[in-house]
Amino acid sequence: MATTKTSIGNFDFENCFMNAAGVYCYDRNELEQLINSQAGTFVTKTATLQPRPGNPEPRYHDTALGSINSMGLPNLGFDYYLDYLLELQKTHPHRTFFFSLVGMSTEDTHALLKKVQESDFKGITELNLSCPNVPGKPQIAYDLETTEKLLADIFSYFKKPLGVKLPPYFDIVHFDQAATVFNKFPLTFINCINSIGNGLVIEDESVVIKPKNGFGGIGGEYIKPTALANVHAFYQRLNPSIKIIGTGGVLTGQDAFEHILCGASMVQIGTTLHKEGPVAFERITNELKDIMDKKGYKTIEDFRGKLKYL
Ligand SMILES: O=C1NC(=O)NC(C(=O)O)N1
Repeated sequence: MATTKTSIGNFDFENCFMNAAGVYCYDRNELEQLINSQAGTFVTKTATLQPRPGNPEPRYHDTALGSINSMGLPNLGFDYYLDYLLELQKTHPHRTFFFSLVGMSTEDTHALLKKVQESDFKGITELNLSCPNVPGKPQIAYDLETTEKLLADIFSYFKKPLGVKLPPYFDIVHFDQAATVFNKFPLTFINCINSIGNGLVIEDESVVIKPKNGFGGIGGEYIKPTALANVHAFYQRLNPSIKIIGTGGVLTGQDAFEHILCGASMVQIGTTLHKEGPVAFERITNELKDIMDKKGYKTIEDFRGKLKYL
């Protein structure tokens, strides 16, 4: 029977599936459900220095092919998630979890990461450089000069495992330029992709979410081709020491197989988890194992990154 074990940095995980930040990870109740599911680990809702109520509702809408959201980084604040993560280090000492965070300013981002550095947190930090839904705030990683400066400053003091959550890029030259920046830093991983920003979903004659007159991040089946392209483009360009987490459009074991074929070492599930709940992890894991068994792959390393060209 195939195994879907994986590793990121110096950490091993029993399963290569986890939630995408923002989905099923707002509070202890949701995070506990992920701990008790087949997911190999979890990432928290992106935490900011202070709690945030987020954007006005309705701000999330499922569609037949996926989802649109403009949540606006609602979260219970950095201290809430750090306290819980430190508690889990005592109750679940053999498990490693991810802590998603971002500041509402560069100064806040440094303040957050300095708190993590000085804390007893032993897991992995995911810096969200790609939220498309805070009015007036750009997706940081679309500005590669700012991103390089930010990472250079961060790595002058941050010595714990760190990865970045990236927006989708759509231009080969941008893949080249972004990979050149990321290869300069001891990143543990990059996570491709966040939702495709500022899409518009219409039902009858109206938008379906309130913030930004209906503009929001798109997830689900719509985005798999873009997600796979970003995973593979960075797999082709990054130092092998920088692992890739694949996020976007994962509904089935086949979708996960394709993310791993493109180079992903971990696969995050967002919209499907929102629609189906944590049982999705068991279904998708079994579907992937069936595919691996049929193809004679024992571990994900047997096919990771081995996408065939014509
Ligand atoms: O990075 C994010 N991506 C999203 O699609 N939505 C959330 C949010 O709006 O909080 N953040």
